[in-house]
Amino acid sequence: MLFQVEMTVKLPPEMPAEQAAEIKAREKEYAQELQRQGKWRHLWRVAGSYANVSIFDVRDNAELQEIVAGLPLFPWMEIGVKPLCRHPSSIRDDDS
Ligand SMILES: O=C(O)C[C@H]1C=CC(=O)O1
Repeated sequence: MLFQVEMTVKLPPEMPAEQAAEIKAREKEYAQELQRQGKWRHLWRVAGSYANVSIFDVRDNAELQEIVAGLPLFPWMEIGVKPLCRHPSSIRDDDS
């Protein structure tokens, strides 16, 4: 199942820089492993903001929830999820 997920990161300004850097490093490792597994299919920065638009390809809603809740930045994110399905006019056959 494909989902569009929008994540906006809102770290508190008072968070020490070292703590923020450590969380971001763990987030990067987590995100890159999920990309290697093919579950995090697209990861795009929203220009001009600390936010991304991502496409996830997961088994079901429960797997998406598990992945998103496991994001090291999850406690400091606003997240929006939209389920996707194939567009009848799409010419691509690999966007199941
Ligand atoms: O930077 C972000 O958009 C937040 C998050 C998503 C992937 C990652 O490495 O960090």
